[in-house]
Amino acid sequence: MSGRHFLTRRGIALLEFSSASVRKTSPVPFKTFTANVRGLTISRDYSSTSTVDVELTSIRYKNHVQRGNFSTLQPDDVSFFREKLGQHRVVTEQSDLAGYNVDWLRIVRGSGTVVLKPKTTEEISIILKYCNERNLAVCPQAGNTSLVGGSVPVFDEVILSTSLMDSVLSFDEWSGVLVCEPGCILEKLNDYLLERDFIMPLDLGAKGSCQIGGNVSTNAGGLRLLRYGSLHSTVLGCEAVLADGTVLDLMSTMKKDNTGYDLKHLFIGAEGTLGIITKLAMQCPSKPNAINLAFIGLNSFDKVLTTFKRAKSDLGEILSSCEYIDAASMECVTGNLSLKLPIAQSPFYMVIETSGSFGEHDEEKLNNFLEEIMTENIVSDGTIASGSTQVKDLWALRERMAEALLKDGYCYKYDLSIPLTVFDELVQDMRTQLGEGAKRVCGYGHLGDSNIHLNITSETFDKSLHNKIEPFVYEWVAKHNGSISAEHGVGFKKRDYLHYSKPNEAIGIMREIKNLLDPKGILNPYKVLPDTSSSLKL
Ligand SMILES: O=C(O)CC[C@@H](O)C(=O)O
Ligand SMILES: [Zn+2]
Repeated sequence: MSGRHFLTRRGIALLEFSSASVRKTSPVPFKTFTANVRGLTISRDYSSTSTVDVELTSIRYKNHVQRGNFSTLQPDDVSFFREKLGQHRVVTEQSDLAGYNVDWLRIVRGSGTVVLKPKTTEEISIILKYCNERNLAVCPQAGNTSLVGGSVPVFDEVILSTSLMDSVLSFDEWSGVLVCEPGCILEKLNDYLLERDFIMPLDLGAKGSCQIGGNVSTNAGGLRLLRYGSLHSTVLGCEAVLADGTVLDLMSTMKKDNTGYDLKHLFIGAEGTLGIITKLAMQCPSKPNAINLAFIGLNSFDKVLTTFKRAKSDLGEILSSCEYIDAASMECVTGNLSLKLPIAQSPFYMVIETSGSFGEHDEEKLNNFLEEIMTENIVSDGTIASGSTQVKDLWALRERMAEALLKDGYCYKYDLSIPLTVFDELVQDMRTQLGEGAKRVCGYGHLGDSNIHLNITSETFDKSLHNKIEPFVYEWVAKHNGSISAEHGVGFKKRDYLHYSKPNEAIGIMREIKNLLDPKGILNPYKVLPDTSSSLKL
């Protein structure tokens, strides 16, 4: 079969291939189907899944991108990898491959047939040199928590996992400089540092499984950027292996190094398209003696802005996080995860955290602050948490938002930089634009970074809803001189929208840098840079 096909299941038209052949292998409701999309055979077993539509969405994405002119993995390649890494660090079992081929949101699915698990820089260098010569595409993967499909193969790329490179190499208690491998789990690094009275300069909801190499490769922001700065300021040095196997040693552990172009910045946020980070030096802050948290409710977004401004001036240097959550988001996290709201329901909520050296003093400062803004009728209700369990419980209402949203079914995710003053305007405009079409339109995010997370949910992927959201949302952001990706990166899902945030000249220079460092384009192809192979758009 060829041409245009619609497969329906429970009455929903889901699949529209312009050049695909589709075969149903069991009567409706079908259990398995095989599709041939531009020479790529995709087989899916749906016997135990209830998310057939989500899966098909990933294939729909794939239909709009052409496989690069890379070689296909041969048995000899696997033998070479086994010879270098040993039997157990070369994964080829179909059942073991599944988790490496699907992203956290379960939208992008690749069909990689091998996962390599190197333990040293030298092994990565050997692998990349070989893949470059053989013209095999490679998808680097750390904790696989990307929200933009950046860490999974799109086709059959060789998956290179950094998970076994998880050692702390050194920690200097005088300078606070940590040197570690890329596969270290963020939370474990933080626990290691806590024992030495330091912390990681980065904290985010996925800390239990994300790896520092992935954090740096995506320039992850997180919850305390306002206090500790971005990874461009806290990463002091890195070692990276380039596509041809060259090891680039940029491992400064010094804060100051003004010796010309600072090349490490190229790898921070490059999402593995320019090289694979194999070592890192990070500047870590001292552990604060006390953490206090205020959880408050507000009646309008103007009051959210006033409170943020006041928090900065009244709390000063102890302010370590300032987040806002709208009512729709709060309903989602409390409802879907059965979490308890500690205060009365409000149109908006804020989480305000302080980290300082004098517990009592900080608590008093936060108490006075809260009392003042309540007396002035800026805040309608609030509570303060001081003990670590209470602080953790309150943080869960914000940190577990992504998990809660996913429980709605399908989540259209937008991680945007826009001026603070128009945060809620965007959410309202989106609600007007979508009418009754969406299950929820949620706004929350990092006030200190002008970074809103706009999430829209529906039970299943809905093409007409999607078309109402995009390009509307990107045009809205461009009109306000914002960024279409504040902290999640570009990955596979956002690359064709780069022009909304970057001029053509900048994209051209990005391509030249990519060509210089990876002339064959084997490193994480189909990610970050816009697709030039296809005129089809989503
Ligand atoms: O899921 C999201 O939209 C945001 C995820 C993360 O960046 C957060 O701030 O919680
Ligand atoms: Zn975020």
